[in-house]
Amino acid sequence: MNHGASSSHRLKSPQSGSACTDPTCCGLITAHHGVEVEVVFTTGKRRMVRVKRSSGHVVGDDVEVAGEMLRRLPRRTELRRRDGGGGIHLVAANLDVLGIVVALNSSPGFIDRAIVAARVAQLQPFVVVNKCDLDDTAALLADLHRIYADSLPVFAISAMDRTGLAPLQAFLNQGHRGVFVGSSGVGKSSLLNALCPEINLKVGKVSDHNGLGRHTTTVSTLHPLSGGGELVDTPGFRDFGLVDILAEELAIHFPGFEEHGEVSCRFRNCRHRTEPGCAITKLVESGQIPADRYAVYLKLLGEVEADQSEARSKGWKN
Ligand SMILES: Nc1nc2c(ncn2[C@@H]2O[C@H](COP(=O)(O)OP(=O)(O)OP(=O)(O)O)[C@@H](O)[C@H]2O)c(=O)[nH]1
Ligand SMILES: [Zn+2]
Repeated sequence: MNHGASSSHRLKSPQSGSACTDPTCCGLITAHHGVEVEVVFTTGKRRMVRVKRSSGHVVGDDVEVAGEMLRRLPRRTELRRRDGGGGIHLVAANLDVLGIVVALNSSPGFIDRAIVAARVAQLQPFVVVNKCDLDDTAALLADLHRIYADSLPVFAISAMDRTGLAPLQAFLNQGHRGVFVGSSGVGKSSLLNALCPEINLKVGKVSDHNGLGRHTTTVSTLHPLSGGGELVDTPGFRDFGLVDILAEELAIHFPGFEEHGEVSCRFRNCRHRTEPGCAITKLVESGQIPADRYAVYLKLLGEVEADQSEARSKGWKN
């Protein structure tokens, strides 16, 4: 199994406002192995640099290297997730796009949560509907098109049959650095294999006691795509609690509500629930916002509020 970035990896110069102009010391972290990271320099050379586990460096970080010292340059974006125990993890730095992979067995509500998380982190979300070789996927695809196609790109593919990949590749080749998120078994590894054949990730290996399958990757790695753009492969990134979002801001990120972002509710901090003079609930009443989408919004709002109050009570930084 090869988790190293391919030898053809040529890096863009750090884009994060670095003052560094020396290509022999400027680089990008392309793999994280826990106690050491791989840095690929602007010259194309690469080397491993030892780091403390708590150093905070992640794949996608632009760095300056002097001996064994790493100086991290400012980040354009950070994608963070909160795990079930309340810990906050940085998934990767300087990502541009978040690919939300879904298939027939995906959990409801997942797509909306991921879209909101991406937008809060200033990443462009897109949806990848996998397993389109299965007949039943057609209905799911039609549904997702109806709900999301006006808000973000929706790609229909079969990672297994390698069909539908060209539009997705063209999108990623625009120079986007992305990562895929999705429930267990939707086909994230299969998709990465289809897009970067040199990775050869193990697919569908059932190794945990739940029989749900477990990602066999142990390090985070940045993989360049032959036509441009990069994909981060990171273990265990299947779902995430929302971080960095206020309940009052949810509606402006919620898919399908964006176009109503200008509507003025009576109260500036309106959560669009039962407040008087709420413009969103009026749009629901008149049918301009579908009732089922409003129901999903309310459910997500409840999650954000619960998260916020739990974070407050435990003293987590939100
Ligand atoms: N029919 C069909 N099956 C697929 C497709 N893509 C993946 N699969 C199958 O779905 C199962 C799960 O695929 P993986 O790629 O391991 O899924 P994953 O999302 O990486 O799963 P985790 O590692 O558990 O998060 C495997 O048995 C694959 O062969 C597809 O396009 N069509
Ligand atoms: Zn309102």
